[in-house]
Amino acid sequence: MPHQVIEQGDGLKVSVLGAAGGIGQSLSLLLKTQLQFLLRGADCDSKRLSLALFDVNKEAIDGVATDLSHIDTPVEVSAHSPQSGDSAGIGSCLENADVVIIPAGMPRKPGMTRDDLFNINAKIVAQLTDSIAEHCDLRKVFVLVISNPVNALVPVMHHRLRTKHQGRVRGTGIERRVFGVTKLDIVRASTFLREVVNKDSTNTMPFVPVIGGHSGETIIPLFSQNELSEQLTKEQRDFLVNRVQYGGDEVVKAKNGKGSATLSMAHAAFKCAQDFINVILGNTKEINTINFGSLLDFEGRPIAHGAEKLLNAVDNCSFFAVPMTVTREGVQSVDYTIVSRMDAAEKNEMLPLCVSKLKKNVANGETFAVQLV
Ligand SMILES: NC(=O)C1=CN([C@@H]2O[C@H](COP(=O)(O)OP(=O)(O)OC[C@H]3O[C@@H](n4cnc5c(N)ncnc54)[C@H](O)[C@@H]3O)[C@@H](O)[C@H]2O)C=CC1
Ligand SMILES: O=C([O-])CC(=O)C(=O)O
Repeated sequence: MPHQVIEQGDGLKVSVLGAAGGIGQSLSLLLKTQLQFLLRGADCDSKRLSLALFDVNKEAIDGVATDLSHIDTPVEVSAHSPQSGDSAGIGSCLENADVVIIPAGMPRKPGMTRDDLFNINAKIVAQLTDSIAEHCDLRKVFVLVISNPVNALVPVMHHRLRTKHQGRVRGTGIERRVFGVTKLDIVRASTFLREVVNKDSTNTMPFVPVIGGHSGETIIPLFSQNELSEQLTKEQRDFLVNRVQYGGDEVVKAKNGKGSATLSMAHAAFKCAQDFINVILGNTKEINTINFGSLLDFEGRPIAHGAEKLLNAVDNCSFFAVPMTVTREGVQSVDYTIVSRMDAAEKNEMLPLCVSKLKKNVANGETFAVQLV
């Protein structure tokens, strides 16, 4: 495993691409109000915190950034758009970023699947990938992709970095720091489980790992891993699995043409980003987190400890959301034992279905990335 020591900088910069949208605005609000609470000890006074907001909609992003900048926290806010010229374009948004979060792209309308978003959002993500390759320090940045379909767009980014930008990415280990955000599935699984069992007896939220991908049957909520699910009947358990797998549709339907999940997603993305920020700030040496990422590095070797065994268990599906240990350098190990801890239905029914669908999504992403110049 290549090892590089990344020096801690004198500040923390988070860049949000697509920050004027439904998720982007709510997420930026959470970052603006909460970032300083992640500082510890001497860092509280010495570290500079900045939030760089980019969107293709200049008017909207200027308004959002000005509005946020009035909030009484020490987080500096800047607005960036293609129309703002080089001094406030995407380059200055991404320059020296520690974390780049991407909610740029079209959301679903009723009747659409996430795959229907692929053509338009893949072009957006490919374009943003080029900007990241050009402007970010690829030896340190973490990239978190929210835009849908996550299952295919993370492979698009991975493939484009590996092929179009091979000169820049070589030796940086960036592939160990590019992830799709599937945290909302975990947030939903906990919420929905608590609604069914013991709701009134505790305020503690149950934790349910969710692995696989982020769309329908590629989402595998592992209720077997939470002891509360012993209280569930088979019907209740099947209902919960389906509700997590199609939680996105529930919101799309309720919003009735006005988009998909934004507030719950912003919450989930903030929770996800917070883990990475804790590692970047040195509050902890490593985090245990579940993200959608590549199991192979740019040379085609298993990306981290445990990846080879996981690849064997998932029919060589090269991208998978799985519990992983991440340090400042990126993913260090993936927990392949999660598969052996599944119960019979999860392992024999849900996993094969997930893997066959996920492999098609990944292949779509890679085919698109090959065709796009
Ligand atoms: N990973 C997940 O769990 C979830 C993912 N999503 C996805 O997140 C994406 C965003 O959703 P919303 O915020 O609701 O959409 P939205 O339409 O409210 O916001 C999208 C923003 O992206 C901007 N944008 C478009 N092209 C851009 C580009 N090339 N560069 C920068 N900005 C660009 C738009 O101007 C807009 O402000 C959708 O693809 C949606 O499906 C939504 C919920 C959950
Ligand atoms: O369903 C959608 O289109 C948005 C999404 O990914 C989710 O809410 O999980």
